[in-house]
Amino acid sequence: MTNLSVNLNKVALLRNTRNLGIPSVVNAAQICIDAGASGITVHPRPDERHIKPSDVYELAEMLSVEFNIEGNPFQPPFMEIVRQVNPTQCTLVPDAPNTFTSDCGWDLVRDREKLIPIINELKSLGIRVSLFMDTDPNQIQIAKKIGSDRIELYTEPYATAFRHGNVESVFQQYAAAARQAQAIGLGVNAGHDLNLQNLAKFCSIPNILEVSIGHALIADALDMGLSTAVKEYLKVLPESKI
Ligand SMILES: CC(=O)[C@@H](O)[C@H](O)COP(=O)(O)O
Ligand SMILES: NCC(=O)COP(=O)(O)O
Repeated sequence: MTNLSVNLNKVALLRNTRNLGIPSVVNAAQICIDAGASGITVHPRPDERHIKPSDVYELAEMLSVEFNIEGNPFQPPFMEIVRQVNPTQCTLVPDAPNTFTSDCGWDLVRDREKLIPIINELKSLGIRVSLFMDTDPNQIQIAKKIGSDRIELYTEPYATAFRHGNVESVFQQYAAAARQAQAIGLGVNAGHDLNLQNLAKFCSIPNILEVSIGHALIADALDMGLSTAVKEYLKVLPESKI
């Protein structure tokens, strides 16, 4: 089964607009877990626009499923949080501090040397390492060489092409990237702008291990409730072949 990791950034975003503590990130996580989610994802950004360090620590205390923390390891306090929490997985993302949202994968030709000690430290802590990547085959090759366990394919270009009705050629790029990654021993995750409409096609790519979904799922939850939304996404996900 391709695992669903629910990203709770947008629950925290709404919570932060009043000093009332609602909606609760921890309560939302429990609802997602009770509905069948295999993981929870958070992206504590330096400006704390949504997920705050305190959210990460509170989630770490209660989670009974995989915990995926995303972020740029060169922007404090990301690595400090990770060292304290020791999550299941870290997804390293090359975001600038003030980016509107995550908008590209790593340039490993440029950043490989500075990422190697980070990857080595995370793996020494027993944390699975995933690198947020575009579909470039040369970049994916380097991800393996520098010791990453997985890649997360950045799926916004796929989602945009899907929305515009001309997805096939873009989809084939993702399928080829996944095949290449799997052939060299990288696990393949995926995320960004996945939703109930575009997920089934994307997950027709064999052996996508995990999709992390937040924005669209939380938007769907406003219509149908969080538990139902999680169950609807789970209905779409295929049985993994491995
Ligand atoms: C890395 C990625 O694509 C998303 O997980 C990211 O967390 C989205 O960040 P925002 O929720 O801040 O847009
Ligand atoms: N890594 C992708 C993620 O966690 C959620 O992205 P989105 O569904 O909020 O676009």
